[in-house]
Amino acid sequence: MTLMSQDLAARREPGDEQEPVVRVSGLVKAFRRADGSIARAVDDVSLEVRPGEFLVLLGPSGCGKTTLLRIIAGLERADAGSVTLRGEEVFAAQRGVDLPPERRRLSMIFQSYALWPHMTAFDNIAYPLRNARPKPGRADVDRRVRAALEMVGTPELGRQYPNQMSGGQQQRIALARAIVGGDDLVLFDEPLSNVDAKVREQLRLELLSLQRELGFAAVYVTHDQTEAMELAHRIAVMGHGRVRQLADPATIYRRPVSRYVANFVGTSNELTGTVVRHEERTTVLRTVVGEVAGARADLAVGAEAVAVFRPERTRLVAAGGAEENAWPSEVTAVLFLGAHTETVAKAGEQSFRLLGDHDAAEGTRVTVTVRAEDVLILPAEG
Ligand SMILES: Nc1ncnc2c1ncn2[C@@H]1O[C@H](COP(=O)(O)OP(=O)(O)OP(=O)(O)O)[C@@H](O)[C@H]1O
Repeated sequence: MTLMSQDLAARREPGDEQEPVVRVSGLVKAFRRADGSIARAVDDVSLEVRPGEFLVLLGPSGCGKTTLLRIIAGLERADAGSVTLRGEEVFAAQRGVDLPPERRRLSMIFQSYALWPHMTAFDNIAYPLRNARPKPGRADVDRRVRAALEMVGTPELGRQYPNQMSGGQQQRIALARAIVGGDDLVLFDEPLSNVDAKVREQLRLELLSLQRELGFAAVYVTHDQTEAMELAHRIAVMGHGRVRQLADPATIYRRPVSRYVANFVGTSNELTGTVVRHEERTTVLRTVVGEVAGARADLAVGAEAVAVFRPERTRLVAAGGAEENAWPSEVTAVLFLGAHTETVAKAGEQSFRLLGDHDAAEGTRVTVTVRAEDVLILPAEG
């Protein structure tokens, strides 16, 4: 483990006393749509980003992630709430505080990096320095641009134009431009959304290692859950302007707090029903396929609920091979996906998806099962 990653691990401990780089509190932003209706793009959002942390804002189109990012940057003015950067309040709706973007000591990387096509890599990186007030001297600009090129590992690219560089090199130049001023906070607005899947994967890995190495804090907007899982120390899953869950990727995946989060991150099997009883360690629902036992949940008997479980935790057994959660089904599809196979089985109208090698051909009668501890029982709504 490098010093940097040790630091990061330490930072992720709860009870961390370090001053956050970003603290937003009670942010609200409403827009009036063309038809006169009001869209609450950001609806009472509070969160923090710690030094060196990679925070991803994840959610479907229109959930407010870009608006939140732009409020942090100072490109959008919130109706209520405050933004504090490194302990300094840069925006406070009530008190009329609103520092312009250039005084917030952060940089933003947009879709496709937005490098100036008519400028060399060197001039692209020098751009924010040459436009800074006070403007640094020529020798100073030269030294800092070279240092930034060195830092992102491309000292030889100074004289290249963007169209003479690979996607990975462009990303490095965009990052060099973002950090050249010494900012410890970089905001990303879907920088990889216009890149094809294969290259995107590569660029993601590079971005990950550069961010961990250079140690700046990042707030990164995406609607791509794979991207979020791979890059983030923590993910804020957003829906309708609100943060629905904020946690590390494993917790988001294994312990989603709501049906919304469970469905947005990864795929799930779902059985809706009514809570019929609680046992020592389980909660039991009545559903169309019979009783379903899941990890004990704090829900009233009679409440509408949903049992959620992941395809990789769902298994096939011989008839009579499971004591609980055993549903006689028929295999309706076997999809070969390369690294793994997905099997779809149906019990009446209810479909189950299973990941892994199950070795059951289409049309086979099987029993689908899942352990109660691998089943989350969540409220039906939300
Ligand atoms: N300038 C604006 N005028 C009116 N409505 C706006 C404006 N900007 C955003 N909105 C609305 O606010 C909501 C949130 O938009 P935002 O761009 O923040 O979402 P997003 O999650 O970033 O979506 P996407 O991934 O599609 O960019 C949407 O309903 C959008 O239509």
